[in-house]
Amino acid sequence: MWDQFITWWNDTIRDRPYRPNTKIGDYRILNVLGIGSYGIAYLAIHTQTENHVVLKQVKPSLRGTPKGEVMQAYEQKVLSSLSHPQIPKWLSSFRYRKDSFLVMSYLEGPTLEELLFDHQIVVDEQISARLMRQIGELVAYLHNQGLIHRDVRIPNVIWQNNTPFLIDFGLARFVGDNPTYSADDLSVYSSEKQLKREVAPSSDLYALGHFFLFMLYSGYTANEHEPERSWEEELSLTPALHQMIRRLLQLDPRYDDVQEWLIDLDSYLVRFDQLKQEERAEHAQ
Ligand SMILES: Nc1ncnc2c1ncn2[C@@H]1O[C@H](COP(=O)(O)OP(=O)(O)OP(=O)(O)O)[C@@H](O)[C@H]1O
Repeated sequence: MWDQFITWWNDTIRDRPYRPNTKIGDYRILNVLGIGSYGIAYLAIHTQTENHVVLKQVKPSLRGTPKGEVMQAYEQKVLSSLSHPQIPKWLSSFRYRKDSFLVMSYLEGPTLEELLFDHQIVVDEQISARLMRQIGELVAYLHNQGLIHRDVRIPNVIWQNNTPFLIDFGLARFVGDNPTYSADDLSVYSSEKQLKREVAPSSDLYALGHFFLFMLYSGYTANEHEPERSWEEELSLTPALHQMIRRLLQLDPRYDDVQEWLIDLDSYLVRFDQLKQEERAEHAQ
């Protein structure tokens, strides 16, 4: 009962976000973007330049705990070490009264989750594969910096001008860094979550397998009268793509690294284009 009261108190009173139009230092809050595990993310405007930014505030209930400023400082370390046009830039960090804020560039546009579920866009196998290639290149860039994202999911990819932008580096970790807090101890997790959270390229590759399936399922309509089946039964994929997803999901020998997967993806795409050309030539005869 006491625990329930504390949760209610934290959620509704202590962690209540700042209201729109509140001035925080050089910024004015426009709206809340979301409340994550350690922080509250706001869309805000820099009052002098009028640039839109994301402000990430440590939840007041987590101030001074290992899940609060420590995680925020780590996210700052991660973002400030990256320099890529499709990844948010760390702009500054500051304190306002008792609150700690991180400022990053705002990337505008719908997430792939919104496009697939709210706008119900349908992408075929080939478009999915081309899109996955673009996302794979972003992940390869991170891995080259020694960084594992650990949360590559459709809500964390913004889609704008036919280009994916990767956000949410709250769980990202450099290979070899010490854990920032106790939940980094993977032994407490289920084996599936361990696969997702391992600080190794395999965890992002595993997440990319699930990501791929979300794209491919966009064209699938379930039959209400039939029981749910596995993705291998429900989706009619070309054998090469089927095999690739099995390897990403570690059901078959996994890829050593993202480069190996990208090479496989490229040969799949080349083969796909050849088949299409052959089909067109046949129709033309
Ligand atoms: N740089 C950014 N540009 C645009 N939108 C962003 C940016 N960073 C975060 N967002 C949006 O703000 C929301 C909240 O961001 P946050 O980083 O707190 O992620 P979260 O997924 O909600 O939390 P967590 O990963 O801690 O569980 C996200 O859903 C995302 O849509």
